Amino acid sequence: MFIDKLEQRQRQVNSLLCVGLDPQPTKIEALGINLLPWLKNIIDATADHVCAFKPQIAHFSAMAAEQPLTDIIQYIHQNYPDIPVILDSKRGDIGSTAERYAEEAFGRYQADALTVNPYLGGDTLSPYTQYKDKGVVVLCKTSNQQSGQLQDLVLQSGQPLFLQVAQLAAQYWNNNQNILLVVGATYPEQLAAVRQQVGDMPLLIPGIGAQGGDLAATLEAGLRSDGLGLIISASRSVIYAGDGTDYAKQAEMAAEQLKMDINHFRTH
Ligand SMILES: O=C(O)c1cc(=O)[nH]c(=O)n1[C@@H]1O[C@H](COP(=O)(O)O)[C@@H](O)[C@H]1O
Repeated sequence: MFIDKLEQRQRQVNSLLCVGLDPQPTKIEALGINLLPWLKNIIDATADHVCAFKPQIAHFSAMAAEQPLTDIIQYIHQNYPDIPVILDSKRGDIGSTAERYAEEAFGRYQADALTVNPYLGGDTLSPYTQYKDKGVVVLCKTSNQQSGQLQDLVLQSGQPLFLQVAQLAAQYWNNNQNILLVVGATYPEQLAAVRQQVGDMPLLIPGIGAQGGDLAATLEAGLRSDGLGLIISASRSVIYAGDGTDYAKQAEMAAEQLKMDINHFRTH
């Protein structure tokens, strides 16, 4: 089970930090290194501090780097078998196509979890959730500036659309107990409302670091009483912490610092 694997890892290394793998070709070329060795160096440098890695699929497919994506997921499984991999693909399509997206994430890439867009409704999520041992991370309240244009719309029931997503996820879509939700660190108030709606469901929180999310407010709003329940994800602020030959060391230091900052607010 994905959630068991995740929480075991979180306890084992006392970390809620997830490092996002968003390779930008210009930055990597400037270091004079190829993509795969760069990824391995970043992973080796940060692994001790993370509960998960989250490769973002567009950052690979845009440069026709599907093979390095396959290889790096395999590398993580082989060298760090306790660290789950969340493939950030934000898929969303009718059932017959969703089945192929599920095969892409779980078969082709061997990911432990993927991100999906719930806009098409519950029947389009079951092709993913039927993989009982995998995680399905559903977009609920995204971190971007204008996420409220649709997600905050107030429905006839009086509740905003993102909370309807949270309610559906908790009460109707989660038959296999393998759903998680995405809530941006840039919206702590909404995070508190989601936490109230979904009980103990784990939440993936992007938006710390480059997007300026508030770490203290995020933990205050979303942490479960057992000190878990959140996956705090950062990409650029960790993997591009340095732009010189010591880039891996800089990434390691940024990951360790962020892990410690998170733990500071977990215990205070
Ligand atoms: O699903 C996601 O991971 C995601 C959801 C969201 O609401 N906001 C968001 O930024 N993300 C992803 O999280 C990563 C954030 O990257 P940084 O801003 O560099 O930490 C990117 O890969 C985004 O695609």
